[in-house]
Amino acid sequence: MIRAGIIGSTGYAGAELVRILMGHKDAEIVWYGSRSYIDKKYASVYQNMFQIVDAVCMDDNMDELAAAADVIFTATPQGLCASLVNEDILSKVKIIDLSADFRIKDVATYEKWYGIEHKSPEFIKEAVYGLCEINREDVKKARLIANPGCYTTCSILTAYPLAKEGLIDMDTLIIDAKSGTSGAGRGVKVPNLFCEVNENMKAYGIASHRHTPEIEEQLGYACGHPVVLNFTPHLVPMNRGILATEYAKLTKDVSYEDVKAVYEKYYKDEKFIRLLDEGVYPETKWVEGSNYVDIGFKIDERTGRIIMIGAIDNLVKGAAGQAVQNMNLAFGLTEDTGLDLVPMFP
Ligand SMILES: NC(=O)C1=CN([C@@H]2O[C@H](COP(=O)(O)OP(=O)(O)OC[C@H]3O[C@@H](n4cnc5c(N)ncnc54)[C@H](OP(=O)(O)O)[C@@H]3O)[C@@H](O)[C@H]2O)C=CC1
Ligand SMILES: CC(=O)N[C@@H](CCC(=O)OP(=O)(O)O)C(=O)O
Repeated sequence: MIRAGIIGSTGYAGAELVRILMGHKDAEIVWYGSRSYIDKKYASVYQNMFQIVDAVCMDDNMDELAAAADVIFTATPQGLCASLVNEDILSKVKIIDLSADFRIKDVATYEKWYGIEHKSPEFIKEAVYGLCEINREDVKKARLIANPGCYTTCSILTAYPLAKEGLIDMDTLIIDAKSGTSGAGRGVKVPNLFCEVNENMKAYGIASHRHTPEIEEQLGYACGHPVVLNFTPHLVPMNRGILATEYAKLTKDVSYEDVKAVYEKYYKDEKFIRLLDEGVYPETKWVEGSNYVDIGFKIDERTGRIIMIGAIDNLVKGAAGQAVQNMNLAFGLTEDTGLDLVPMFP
């Protein structure tokens, strides 16, 4: 049995980790970490866990936690994981960080886009970017896993095969993405209040969202040269879900079947990636509550562009589900253990 500790178990990503790990046959949660609810019953913070979770929330004593757990998930604000990691901790326990602290390899880029000083840059090189479908073999050996961001997971996986095969002109790539409000976390923020979000839609982080360098870096590795792109996120009035619509010029005259063959080359054996049939385009409802990534595309003959569309649940494949997928790989379990989550509808 893998003993899991969650720092930030009371946030939305942490709560989703709790939900998924409760159904995992080879893992048990031994530490419900919190900053604001220490000694309070976890189920009093999330009443959906009434009579399911009996534990109380605990502080983030890393030494005690590292002794009690085999894996620590950090589902905490940017900068916290980097301030906790050290060689002693990593020699005892694996860390799966849901924040961005170890995703970006260039520390100056991280510090510029996040506006904070990185507290343990010496571990950035070692950290594995935990996009399982792409970095599976490295994740299996990792001590420190950087779980990708929600927009980034969706955006990268949707374009990856075409970037890798040189089928799209990366200089023309534009990503337009929408997220449900849970993507912003449980903390109280005015832009996320009901009256601000309901019956409303807004772009934010225009030309400045911190997921931009993460997407650029990973797609750069795929195509073999630096990538600069436009990424525009939008907040939409729903709880969960991300839809990314991506536009790029094709580099060759290709048919639907040619492009489909490229997607299949990379994804046909991927359990969590569903390539939709021709003429069918992803909807967030079709992946809600699940670890799936749905992908569809259309070639626009008139403009010479391809339009790629991807959908995920931000809290599952975009956070907790992917973190558990990473844990499974890192501990030699079957990759989908505990992740047989059937999408809910409506
Ligand atoms: N929400 C999403 O869809 C996604 C989130 N992420 C990332 O996951 C992380 C958590 O996000 P999310 O769950 O949305 O955020 P929330 O605001 O919902 O939760 C934050 C959590 O971190 C804890 N926390 C806050 N400050 C500290 C601190 N100084 N020390 C220890 N714990 C602290 C909070 O504890 P308490 O409440 O007890 O004070 C809470 O449990 C972030 O890095 C986020 O970027 C990644 C992908 C998707
Ligand atoms: C709707 C919303 O606010 N979403 C968050 C992204 C959540 C996420 O994945 O963030 P991390 O990269 O920090 O893990 C945002 O735009 O900041």
